[in-house]
Amino acid sequence: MYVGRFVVVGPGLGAYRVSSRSFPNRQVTAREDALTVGPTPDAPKTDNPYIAYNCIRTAGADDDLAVLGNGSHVDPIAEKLDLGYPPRDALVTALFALDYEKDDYDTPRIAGVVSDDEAYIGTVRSDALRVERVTESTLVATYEKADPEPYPLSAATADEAAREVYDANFEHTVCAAAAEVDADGITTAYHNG
Ligand SMILES: NC(=O)c1ncn([C@@H]2O[C@H](COP(=O)(O)O)[C@@H](O)[C@H]2O)c1NC=O
Repeated sequence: MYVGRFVVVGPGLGAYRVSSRSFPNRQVTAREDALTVGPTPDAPKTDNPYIAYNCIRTAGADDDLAVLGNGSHVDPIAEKLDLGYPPRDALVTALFALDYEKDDYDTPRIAGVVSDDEAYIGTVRSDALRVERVTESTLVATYEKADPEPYPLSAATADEAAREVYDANFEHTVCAAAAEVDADGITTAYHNG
């Protein structure tokens, strides 16, 4: 099954995978306070505005929240959290403002916010805006699995989670990233295959 990009979040652990039919030549790279998805050096040139972005950012006044998502909305979600917005409100505000992607597929924007003991998941599609708190590990994808559904992870660490979603049985895997949040802060990891 091809589900496109997907986010998995639960209290303390979140992961994100890029699956892509159209732009497979991409990778995750680490920057200060962010993991970024972008083209590999040998990727064909494109003017598609939706394929390079921060997919994970550290946020919150105490840098104790991780934001995950499939596009440029990750940045305003993180900025609202930095201002003290509750996760639900930061997700609703940014997803509603940017709305679904204006591409050939009306691709949804998906996102999650993870703290050490809570998680929120959200999606904005052409027909809906959904944001909810989840108590168990939950997945939302751009295609086919466009409503949040339970998705248990075996992983306990960011490293394991990035590897686990990279290996998940959905087509066209490209790269993956993850964030673990505990009382000591946030640990991120990525896997480019
Ligand atoms: N976030 C991403 O990595 C991403 N990759 C591709 N897209 C969008 O989704 C469209 C379909 O891409 P694909 O055939 O790879 O699933 C692309 O034309 C692009 O507009 C993306 N936008 C949202 O998921």
